[in-house]
Amino acid sequence: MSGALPSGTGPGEAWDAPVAHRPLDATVSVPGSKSLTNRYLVLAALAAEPVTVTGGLRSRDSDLMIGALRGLGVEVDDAGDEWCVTPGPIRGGAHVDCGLAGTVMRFVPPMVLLADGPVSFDGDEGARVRPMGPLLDALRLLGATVDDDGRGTLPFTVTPPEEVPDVVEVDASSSSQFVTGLLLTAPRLDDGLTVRHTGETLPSLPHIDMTCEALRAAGIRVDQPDERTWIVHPGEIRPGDVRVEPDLSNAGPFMAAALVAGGTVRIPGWPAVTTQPGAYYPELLTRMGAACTLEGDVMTVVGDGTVHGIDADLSPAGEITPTIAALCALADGPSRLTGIGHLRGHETDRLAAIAAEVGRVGGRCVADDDALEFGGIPPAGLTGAAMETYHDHRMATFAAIIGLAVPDLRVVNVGTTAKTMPGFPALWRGMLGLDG
Ligand SMILES: O=C(O)C1=C[C@@H](OP(=O)(O)O)[C@@H](O)[C@H](O)C1
Ligand SMILES: C=C(OP(=O)(O)O)C(=O)O
Repeated sequence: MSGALPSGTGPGEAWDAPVAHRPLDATVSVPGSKSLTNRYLVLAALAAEPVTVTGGLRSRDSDLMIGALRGLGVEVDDAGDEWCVTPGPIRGGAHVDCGLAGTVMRFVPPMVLLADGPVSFDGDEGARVRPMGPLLDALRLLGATVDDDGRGTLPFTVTPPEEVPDVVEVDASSSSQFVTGLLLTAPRLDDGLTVRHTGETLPSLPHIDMTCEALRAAGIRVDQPDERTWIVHPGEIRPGDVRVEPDLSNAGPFMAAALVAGGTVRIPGWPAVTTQPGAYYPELLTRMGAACTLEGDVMTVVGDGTVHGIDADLSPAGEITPTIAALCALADGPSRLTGIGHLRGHETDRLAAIAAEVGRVGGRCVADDDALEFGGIPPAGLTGAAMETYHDHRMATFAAIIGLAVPDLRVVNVGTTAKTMPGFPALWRGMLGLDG
């Protein structure tokens, strides 16, 4: 049993996903952005002065980042709501646990270029199959010694070089995080760094823009002479005191709920301008049948219980695919989601997982190399089942969305949402007016 955990939320248990019996009328405050929290933590660790981070996400991924930075000799006081990060020389000799966090396994290894000794990295079993090779090759081009026994994955050890060149090529077609990781450390290299992407495709471009914007806001000059080259000039990183935006990707399942259940869901704290991929939700959800309006900083989503199918290229916003996919499974017509081949290297092979789980509840979804095709909801509706989550927080929220419309649906290991949203089960039930 799970001790103090609410029923069905312990490891290996199945949580009863609540059905929406009436239209929603809910305001949901989602926690801070994972991507911004972990970028600000890295930049603060490399900064020229202490940095205060307000509204930082408390979750497994940010705890892992804080643990990694402490191992490298950075002081992080995260006891209160305002975290204080005091940078220091980057120390070698550490072991970094990446868990399943892409941001930790891709943002921290380039920091070792600045360290005074080797640093080893490992993570969850699922992390050992996530793409790392192109970033490790880039670190080798930058003079580091990387011992990965030829696997191109975790676990590996990075030993810093004597000198670091000022140009590097990387194939980031399997993850934009390779580029981001290199850019974040770049201002601290003697001559800065020019990063050139060599691959044919580049997913999640807004996440690279997020990195450039965070660097510029910290006083660093970043030029982008063409769409596959970034030039980071050397300089002192001074982020000032930063405030983290709410995580718009994690707002997505709550916004999607308004379409499935009908009614209104409000998300306060919505930024007027943002590089988060969740910024794509209002347009996508409108095309799927919702009305989305931003008044002040409140995003309001109104639905009437119908969901339309969609044809969408999600390459810039792959992270929001599972949420859109849940809506596609419930839609009144077919859908096609493209530009998402790299999701096979996310927390799990998300294309395979989505196709399998839609099939498990009686829907039709086929995955090919780069896309998902959905048949829409079958005439007899979907059937409740215990949906697997594959250690993937977004597969858990995907199942919960479907559960709003499908009785007797359970979510195996809903606790996996702790990767980026530990309070998910209670927030979800709260949206429905149910006790946590
Ligand atoms: O830089 C980031 O914070 C992220 C970039 C994206 O990675 P990929 O480019 O690997 O999809 C995204 O999917 C991930 O959730 C977060
Ligand atoms: C792909 C994701 O995470 P990560 O940062 O671990 O890559 C995600 O959160 O959807």
